[in-house]
Amino acid sequence: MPLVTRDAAAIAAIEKLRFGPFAARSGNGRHLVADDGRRVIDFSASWGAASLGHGHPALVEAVGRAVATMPGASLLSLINEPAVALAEKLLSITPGGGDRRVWFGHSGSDANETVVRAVEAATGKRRVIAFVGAYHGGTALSMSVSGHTAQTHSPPRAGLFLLPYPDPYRPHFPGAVGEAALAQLDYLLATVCPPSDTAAVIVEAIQADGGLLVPPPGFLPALAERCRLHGILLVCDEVKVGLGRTGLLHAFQAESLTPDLISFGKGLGGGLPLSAVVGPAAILDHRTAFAMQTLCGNPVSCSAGRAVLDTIAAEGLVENAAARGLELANGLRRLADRHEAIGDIRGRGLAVGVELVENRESRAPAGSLCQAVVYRSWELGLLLFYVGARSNVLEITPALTITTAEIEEGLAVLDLALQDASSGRVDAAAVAAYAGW
Ligand SMILES: Cc1ncc(COP(=O)(O)O)c(/C=N/[C@@H]2CCCCNC2=O)c1O
Repeated sequence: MPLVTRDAAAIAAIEKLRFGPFAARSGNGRHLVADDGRRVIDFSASWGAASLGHGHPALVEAVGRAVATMPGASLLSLINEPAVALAEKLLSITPGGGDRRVWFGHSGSDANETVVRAVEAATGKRRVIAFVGAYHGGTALSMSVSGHTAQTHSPPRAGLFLLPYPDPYRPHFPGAVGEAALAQLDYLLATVCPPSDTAAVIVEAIQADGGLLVPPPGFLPALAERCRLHGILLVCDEVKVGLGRTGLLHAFQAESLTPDLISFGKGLGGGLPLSAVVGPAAILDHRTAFAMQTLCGNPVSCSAGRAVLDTIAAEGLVENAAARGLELANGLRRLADRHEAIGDIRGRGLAVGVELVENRESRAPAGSLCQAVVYRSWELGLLLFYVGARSNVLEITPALTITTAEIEEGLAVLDLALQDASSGRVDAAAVAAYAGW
């Protein structure tokens, strides 16, 4: 029986974000073998989590060794060296002064949940500022400080204020997008969100699920400066765009700022469940037994994380992301010469968004076309998904190990998918069967 059929009968719909009958039997490098045996180039890396691709030898060896020796399965009450070594590594590669600590979890959601709980508990402040369009997680608290349009089923938490994230392609308000957002922040801080009761601002250096939005130069440093002036902690959510993906080790390094706390996830584990928070001891040591999950800091996931960081360094994957990202952007611009539906190409390194529009003057979002492109791409041998407040932004976040040839391979398939989708040669009813987001 096909995997798609078995999935429908066994897996809960509440955890499905499906764009088509996409099912894989195996993976190797940057390719997947679909359930029907087809070879598919993976431009998603499972929403950026498979940072080393599939089956990287370094990961296989590290995880195999760790699971065979297992110094326990939890850091909560038994110290293990892989967790301590990974924490030491994370402290050494993240900017920040003073006495700092590392918390380990399993997902970007629990990392951001822990950040919010810890900054509020340690400072005694009750308010948090985040941005419309941000996806900080799928757990109750991480969701409640998110601003993604796909999460309106869950109300925001008390004390949350959402600002517009600067989107140069779609300005929300008159004037320069960065200044408009900062003016709204100033107004909030001067009125209903007093700094004396505001624990943190949480922000992505590139807003990923909101549509790979890249803020204008100067916005993030200006935001950081306001946080500093007002004594508000600055949290950078690096879960999707961190750890080399943008062609820098940290996405926030594109501008001169040093966050107070940083959350990591997805690519940190290379496909294994692993997240981390790096921040001041004053916050992360404020008490014991505060943010615990049994498998936090388990040696297998932490060994995977160490192998990921070591491989990123040993194979020059930050530099590869920068170089391949330029090739990807140039290739997409060539596609834009042939496809009017491509309204905007943006991002950094291997964190790239392609916004599809009905026409370039109106910039009306082309959500249906985007869904059809993703569906057709799979049929033709390319896996990618879409994001954005209007579900019209193709997200390209391949493994950091991707090669020039594989970039070209994926772009060639995307070209055909755009042609077919734009010409109405995709079965609309088949696409409509998948809700996407
Ligand atoms: C910037 C950022 N921060 C935190 C998260 C939550 O990470 P987890 O899904 O590992 O809990 C995410 C997760 N993003 C979603 C995961 C659900 C499917 C949609 N695509 C994503 O990348 C994220 O992008």
